[in-house]
Amino acid sequence: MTLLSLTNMQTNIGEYAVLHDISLTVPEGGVFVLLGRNGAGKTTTLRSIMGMWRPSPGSVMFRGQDITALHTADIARLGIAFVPENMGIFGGLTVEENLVLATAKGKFDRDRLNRIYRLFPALEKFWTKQAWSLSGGQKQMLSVARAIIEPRDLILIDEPTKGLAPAIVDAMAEAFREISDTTTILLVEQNFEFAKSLGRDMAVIDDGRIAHAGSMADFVADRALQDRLLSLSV
Ligand SMILES: Nc1ncnc2c1ncn2[C@@H]1O[C@H](COP(=O)(O)OP(=O)(O)OP(=O)(O)O)[C@@H](O)[C@H]1O
Repeated sequence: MTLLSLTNMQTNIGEYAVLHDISLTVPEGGVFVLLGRNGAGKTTTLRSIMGMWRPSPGSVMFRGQDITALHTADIARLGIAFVPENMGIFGGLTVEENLVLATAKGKFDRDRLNRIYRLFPALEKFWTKQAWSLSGGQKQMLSVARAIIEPRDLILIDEPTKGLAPAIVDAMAEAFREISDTTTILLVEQNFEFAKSLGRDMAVIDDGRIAHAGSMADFVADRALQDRLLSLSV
């Protein structure tokens, strides 16, 4: 079943058309990976889904509802969370306070909190520590935890492995696999090794356009296509 669909989406930033005619269908369940070189338009796509940029023309449909013109807070209320590249956490607040702020009513659902402790044990360990004092990987875990502290149907995650040590990247992959059992993940990544271990469906954005969309298995098998769409030398 289709969870999210983008149709002929054009997003302008200032006078520049950054996205051109983006159409994409994200099915419910699992991890959908959005790949592409630096500056291709991946973050702009996520921000356009969240109502942080307004596509025009074009539409964003979520569970069959047109959300193109909704405000970001209303889009979030429908069950979509965004984990931005800068993580969006509050450095001066503790792990607990960061998570409380991400709840709808200011209190935790015990089962969800226990699940977060299981996924990211460091967060329980450093529960009373201020977020600025966490390692890069722990900050990223906190950022993802904030997105799933309430039930969500879809989380948009922007380059979560950037700058992280390989062991942390493996732990993150494990956590994403578990999260994607219950919540669809739309993942923007430059780390192809990480992305290919997780994605079932994928698309590549190049110069603001969808250059390819299909199954991850087919893309992984096609080295020439990978070189053409992802290599830095092209
Ligand atoms: N706020 C902005 N003002 C002006 N131009 C912007 C802005 N945000 C993005 N752009 C431009 O839009 C294009 C796409 O940027 P975007 O951040 O979506 O790319 P990306 O694929 O996420 O790249 P990266 O992997 O480097 O984050 C780039 O040319 C970028 O310079």
